[in-house]
Amino acid sequence: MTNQNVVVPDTKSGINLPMVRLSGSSIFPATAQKPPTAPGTGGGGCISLSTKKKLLLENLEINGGGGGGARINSWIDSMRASSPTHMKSSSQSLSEQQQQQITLPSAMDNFDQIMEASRGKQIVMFLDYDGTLSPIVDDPDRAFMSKKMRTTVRRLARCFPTAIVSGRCRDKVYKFVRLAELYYAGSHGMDIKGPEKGSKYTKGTEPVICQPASEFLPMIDEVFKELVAKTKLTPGAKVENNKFCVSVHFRCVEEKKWSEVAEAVKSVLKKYPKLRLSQGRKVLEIRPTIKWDKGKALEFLLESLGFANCTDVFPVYIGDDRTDEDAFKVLKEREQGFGILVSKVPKETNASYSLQEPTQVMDFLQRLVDWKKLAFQESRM
Ligand SMILES: O=P(O)(O)OC[C@H]1O[C@H](O[C@H]2O[C@H](CO)[C@@H](O)[C@H](O)[C@H]2O)[C@H](O)[C@@H](O)[C@@H]1O
Repeated sequence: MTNQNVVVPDTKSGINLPMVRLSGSSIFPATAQKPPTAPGTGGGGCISLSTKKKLLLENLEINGGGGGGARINSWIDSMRASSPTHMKSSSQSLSEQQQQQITLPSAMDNFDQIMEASRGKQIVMFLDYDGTLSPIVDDPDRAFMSKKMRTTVRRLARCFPTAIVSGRCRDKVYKFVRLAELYYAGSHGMDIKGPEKGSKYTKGTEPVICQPASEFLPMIDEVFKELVAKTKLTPGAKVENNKFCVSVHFRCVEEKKWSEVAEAVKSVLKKYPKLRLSQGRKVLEIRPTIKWDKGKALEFLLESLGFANCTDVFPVYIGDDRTDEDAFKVLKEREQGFGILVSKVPKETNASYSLQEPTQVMDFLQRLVDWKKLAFQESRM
């Protein structure tokens, strides 16, 4: 098998780090995507990378089989790049990086325009969890969403079919959200389940279930244990079992010890060519090489809801992470609905609009609810 371990650097920092295509079969597409045109702006929401950055990213290729110090340094660079406090550690200055990016139009400021585009169509809502519904915190086990946010999401789900799509294990994200009426796609979409007792949007009584990576369960379990053992002497390192993937957090690890985390992950990946690496917000994530991601989960859910080949559906996906780009891209390709990126800084993205932070996401969701109620009242007049 050709090497399939891939670094998918996150862009939380505002630095545009794309997914990397490796030799042989590629799991994720490379970044050579056409810059999207942001609705109503006439301008792009996404711009291409500088050659310099591309070269840096090519160096991030990880083959799991050696590479020594130079490769680990690439890992560390990539880990630094996912930290806003280290934006200047890349080969470009912050201003240079920002000059290359275009700020997306605000979903709040363009609310009417979005609603106009959805006219006559069924809105379906897809929400990422961490960084979208809950603020980013040091301890992943304490990433609670506010009561107010829960109430808003509950109201939203009464108006539109709503799914939570998260990198977390589905059970865990359910414990945070605690709304039985939603669809949940955990493990970056590899573990999907519909509402227990069906919902007004589904016909059957049996919940929708999809676990395309089930054969990887024993392997992921093994990898989780190995990573716990390998990182136990690194203060602050935390390994999270997300069922079909594993997260190795370094948010609370001193920067000079990041190489220990990278080495641990690298040495484990080397043994498992059927697993690959992606990178999020101060987290290294190990997942199966199957061609399944949040974009596929979105398509699966649309199909489950009976909208597979419909033109009158309007999916809205809100997310903040590099892994959410797979879903944004699907929407762009389908030319249906919009992706909304949660970010305070400009980033390379396939989303069409942006919201700044989870509190603004909440305001946007509430506005959608109010809009729906008004539209309903007007239809009865
Ligand atoms: O797809 P998401 O719902 O956004 O999940 C992505 C990862 O989110 C969590 O980690 C991130 O949030 C933590 C809590 O705020 C933070 O401490 C961490 O640094 C972030 O990377 C979650 O713990 C991961 O398992 C998810 O994959």
